[in-house]
Amino acid sequence: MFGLHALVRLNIGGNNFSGEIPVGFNNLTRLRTLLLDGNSFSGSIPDLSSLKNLDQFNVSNNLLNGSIRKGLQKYGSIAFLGNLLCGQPLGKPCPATATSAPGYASEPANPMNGNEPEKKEEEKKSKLSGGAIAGIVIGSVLGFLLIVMILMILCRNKSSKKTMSVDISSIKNQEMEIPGSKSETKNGGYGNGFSVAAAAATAMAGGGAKAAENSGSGAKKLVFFRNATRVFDLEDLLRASAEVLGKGTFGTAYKAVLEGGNAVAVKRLKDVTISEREFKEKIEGVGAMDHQHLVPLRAYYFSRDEKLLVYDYMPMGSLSALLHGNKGAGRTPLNWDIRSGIALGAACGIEYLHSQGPNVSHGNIKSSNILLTKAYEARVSDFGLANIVGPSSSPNRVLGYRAPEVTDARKVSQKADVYSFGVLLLELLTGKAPTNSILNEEGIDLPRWVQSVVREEWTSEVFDLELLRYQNVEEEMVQLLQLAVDCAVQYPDKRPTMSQVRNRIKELCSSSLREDLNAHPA
Ligand SMILES: Nc1ncnc2c1ncn2[C@@H]1O[C@H](COP(=O)(O)OP(=O)(O)OP(=O)(O)O)[C@@H](O)[C@H]1O
Repeated sequence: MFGLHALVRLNIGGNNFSGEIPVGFNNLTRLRTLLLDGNSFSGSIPDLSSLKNLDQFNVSNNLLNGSIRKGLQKYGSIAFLGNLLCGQPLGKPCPATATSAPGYASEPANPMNGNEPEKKEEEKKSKLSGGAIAGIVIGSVLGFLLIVMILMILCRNKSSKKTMSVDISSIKNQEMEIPGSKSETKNGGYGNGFSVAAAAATAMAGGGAKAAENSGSGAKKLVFFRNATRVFDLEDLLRASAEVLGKGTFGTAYKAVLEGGNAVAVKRLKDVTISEREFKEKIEGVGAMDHQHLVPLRAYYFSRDEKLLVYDYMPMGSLSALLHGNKGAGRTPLNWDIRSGIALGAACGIEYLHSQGPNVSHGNIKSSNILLTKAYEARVSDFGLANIVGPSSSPNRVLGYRAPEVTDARKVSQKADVYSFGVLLLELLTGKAPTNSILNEEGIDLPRWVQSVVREEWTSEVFDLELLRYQNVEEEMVQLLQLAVDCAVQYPDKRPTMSQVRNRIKELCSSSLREDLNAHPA
């Protein structure tokens, strides 16, 4: 057939021809019509550029694929429909590899064998696209691994920052009050025995992780009291740098500096054996206590593994640290005004607690629970915890303050509080820590010691040397000593009430103020 050089019209449409369209059609150079539609021709359409006179061309409804050569596009889309062809005039974009294939843009090397190089190009293309796909996959995997590595390095840096020792001096300069807090701002820089225990800070971070796990469900959150603005959340707390303040009866206390510089004190309770409902009921009672001489409990967190209490951070630390912490050269002498002011503030705080009901008592009054603002105002802390935390531990230092009738730490009374407060007053006046104080191993049974000295009429021997410098207030000092002794009597019924105690301290503070004014008139 390909020898019929004069052939002008060839219509073999609607047959069963199969295989590739032969390039031999190029021999029929006078052909004006070539209709191959409705067959089973497959593969790509060969280059038919030798058919210069071709007016009519149709290959529709075959099994052809690939793109349509530029020279054939003029025959319109009808000529190509019903195939897997792409490109113009079908308006179907070809995959990048197919359209840009050079074989479809240039002439074949051998016109009689025109589709051979195209095939090779096709193979090359498919090999290339396979390589490209592999490249993309490997590239993506490497990219992903790189991102994971960067994230891991960042996380490790962050967590190591959290567990690293904290530069206290830098923190101290940043200390700020939580909005709404009644505590004083800015630290006066008193060295009260803070030790940055990296290990304990790690424990905080570890416990925090557990807490975060629990909160992961979204069920557990910090619960804030009263109208306290939610200025931070558990996540902020866990991100904060933590510093151990000390271990107490109820757990370990930490100072946590939140992003932005606000500091809070966080107490991790141990030995909480009561149910969540009971805990919430009790802690909400504690959170409702509102007095200028109490350390406000701002929030709590309860989960199976972790119970946290969040308090305002008191920048000057505790009375215990102030009295016994720094005996060296840099010590701030504690004059009568400071000591009597602390006694009055603490008495007011405890009296407020007692005014909440006959069964409401503190249960753990001692100098490490009297915290101080920058102006040395007293704030009573740790109230209401005695009946929340289990009885498992009673450090020896508590025993020095405990009334003789108290055998179960949870069964405390207001009269037992008065006894403890009496011991605290003796501590303020003598500068001596009661029995087995951890801060001062030379601790003594203060009430017995004071009574014995007073009995021998060596009253002035009792007082802290720092106080003896203020001779003009000796009378008030003796009155306060007498009040302390009255509070610390053996029989509960003989002890005064907290409001009587508060009134007596108030009176003697006023009289010392009057004496002061008389001695130094304005
Ligand atoms: N809100 C706070 N601000 C500043 N320091 C605090 C705060 N709360 C506690 N501290 C300090 O942290 C340390 C540990 O306190 P914590 O109350 O856990 O134990 P404690 O007072 O020694 O004993 P206890 O648990 O029997 O009361 C103490 O030195 C205490 O003064």
